[in-house]
Amino acid sequence: MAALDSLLSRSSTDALSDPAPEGSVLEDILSAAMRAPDHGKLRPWRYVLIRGEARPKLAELVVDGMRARDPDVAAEKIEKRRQRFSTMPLTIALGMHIRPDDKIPVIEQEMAVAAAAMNVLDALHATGFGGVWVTGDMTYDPAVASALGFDAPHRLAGFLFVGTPDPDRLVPKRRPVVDYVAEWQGTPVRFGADT
Ligand SMILES: Cc1cc2nc3c(=O)[nH]c(=O)nc-3n(C[C@H](O)[C@H](O)[C@H](O)COP(=O)(O)O)c2cc1C
Repeated sequence: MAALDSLLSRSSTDALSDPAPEGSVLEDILSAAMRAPDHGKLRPWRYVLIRGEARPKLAELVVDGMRARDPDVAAEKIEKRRQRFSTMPLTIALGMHIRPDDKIPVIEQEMAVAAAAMNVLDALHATGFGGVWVTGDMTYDPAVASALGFDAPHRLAGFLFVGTPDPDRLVPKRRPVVDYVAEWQGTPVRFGADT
């Protein structure tokens, strides 16, 4: 697929089945992160691969956190979350190695992590795979982050669920970008998206 066609056709999905990328294909996909804009060359992105037998271990950590936050959490909610983390072909935990005292502001470090994650999502699509970036309470649960290797000041930016997308899934249409663009001619702009 031509590069621009690929960028213009990506969409997120959690309707994912086996196979997930592996080996040199996965390495290529993750290498797209190394092309992200990155003020100060801090390379704050980190990726933890959770697959195979490791999946139920992460699922248990995630649901332990749900129960700790809300002892009355509904059993169905627990089971849904457990199933999701146990069955995704591949989960990539998005880590952020944050340097709070660096001259590069933390928000710029976080934006570099986000830019790199976007590159990974685009590379997944370009290679025939798919995914979705999710956060949720588990992303901000220090016990989950610590178990994955991220103690403060390092943190999680979320999880990418990864696999082969359902070819019959509905892909939502996008608004035209013209609604999000304005030409500045000396006075404050207004956007079609906001009217
Ligand atoms: C930082 C971040 C966190 C997100 N967290 C969630 C989430 O927890 N659950 C969810 O359903 N979508 C979440 N999303 C949105 C999806 O990743 C996705 O963008 C959305 O479903 C729209 O699909 P699209 O990427 O095809 O536009 C998040 C997106 C970002 C950038």
